[in-house]
Amino acid sequence: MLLHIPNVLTQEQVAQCREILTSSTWVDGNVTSGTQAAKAKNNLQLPEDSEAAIALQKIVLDALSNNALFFTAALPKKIFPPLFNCYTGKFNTFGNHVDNAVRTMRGGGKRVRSDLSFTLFFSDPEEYDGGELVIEDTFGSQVVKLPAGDLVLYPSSSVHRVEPVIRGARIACFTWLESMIRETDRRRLLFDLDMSIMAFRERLGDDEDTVKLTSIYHNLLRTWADT
Ligand SMILES: O=C(O)CCC(=O)C(=O)O
Ligand SMILES: [Fe+2]
Repeated sequence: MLLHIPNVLTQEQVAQCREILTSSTWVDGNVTSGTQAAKAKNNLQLPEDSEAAIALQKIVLDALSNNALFFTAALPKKIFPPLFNCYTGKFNTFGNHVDNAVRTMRGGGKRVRSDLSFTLFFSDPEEYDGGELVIEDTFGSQVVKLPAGDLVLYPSSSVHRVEPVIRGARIACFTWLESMIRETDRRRLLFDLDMSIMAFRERLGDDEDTVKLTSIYHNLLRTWADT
């Protein structure tokens, strides 16, 4: 499942992040890729432990922790500290690749299994040409280019690429997360059930059946969740 989550960051937060991003020093993006991905990757990244990256990570993670749609879709257990990339000039593309299945956090050696990946856009579509994130889904290729502040969540198991940026610069935040629900189909069922319950609640209020359905949702989550 591919999910577009709008307005993860407000326009004020986007502006604040962009100020930090434009005054930072970027390095070759290959510092974080696996062997196959490194061959395809040609972009820039903020050094992972730079002051700028740490300040930006806090803004992004705080915003995600307040986002109900992100929570119900991802049911996150561990989020790898978000990274920041830029495609521009000759550092302008990332060919077809699949993300590493397991990521080890710096220091401490904590591991994150990548169940889901996301890209959170800092540049608006009008600011650059090209730069589409193309995700090979079970239903064919999905082409993603979103407004600044919006996020796309997609399965880490899918082959994906970023098309060459031929004008301007595409700046984004990206990372991987391990979900409390490892199985994609179970996660999808829980997401659909939760969305339906919310729609019922909106229409009918907390009547007896909505309460019953809510208890079924939580009992399924209790049965399946690995916390
Ligand atoms: O820039 C993006 O949208 C995706 C980046 C990516 O796929 C990666 O770094 O593995
Ligand atoms: Fe990737």
